[in-house]
Amino acid sequence: MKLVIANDHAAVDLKFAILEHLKERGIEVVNIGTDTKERYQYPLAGYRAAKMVASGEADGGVLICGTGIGISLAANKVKGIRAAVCSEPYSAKMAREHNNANMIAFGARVVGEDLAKMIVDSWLDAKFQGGRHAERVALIDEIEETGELSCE
Ligand SMILES: O=C(CO)[C@H](O)[C@H](O)[C@H](O)COP(=O)(O)O
Repeated sequence: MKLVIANDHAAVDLKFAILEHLKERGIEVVNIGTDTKERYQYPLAGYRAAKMVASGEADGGVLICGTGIGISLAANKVKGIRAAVCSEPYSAKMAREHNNANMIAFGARVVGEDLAKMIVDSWLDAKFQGGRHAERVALIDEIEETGELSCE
């Protein structure tokens, strides 16, 4: 498995901690985003990471900014991306099982290092359940494709 990890200036330390954690799990990780604490525009990091996931260059992605919100909003503008902001492990598990989230996001100013690792692990270890959830994800895809919902 190959993941991409991206961050802004608010999340450099947590990015490196998660990067190390993923490597310890034997996962190949491409580090994009910034490695310094100079102000960095999170949409750049979110967009670049999302493009890698959407193109298949990476199997999934981890997004970290101050809150996880801005970077996920940017990523979700890329077609095919379902980035979920999660501040605890249960939502991270559901994000994969029910929403087939291909990117997980969280805030370095919201969660600590241990909780962030649990969030990432819960998302990675979960599997999309398909069935009724696939129907719902297909509706999201339809909105993305057409800007509308035909069943409306
Ligand atoms: O949390 C974020 C966006 O949702 C980002 O980390 C921003 O950087 C955050 O808005 C804080 O910005 P600041 O320039 O560090 O004050």
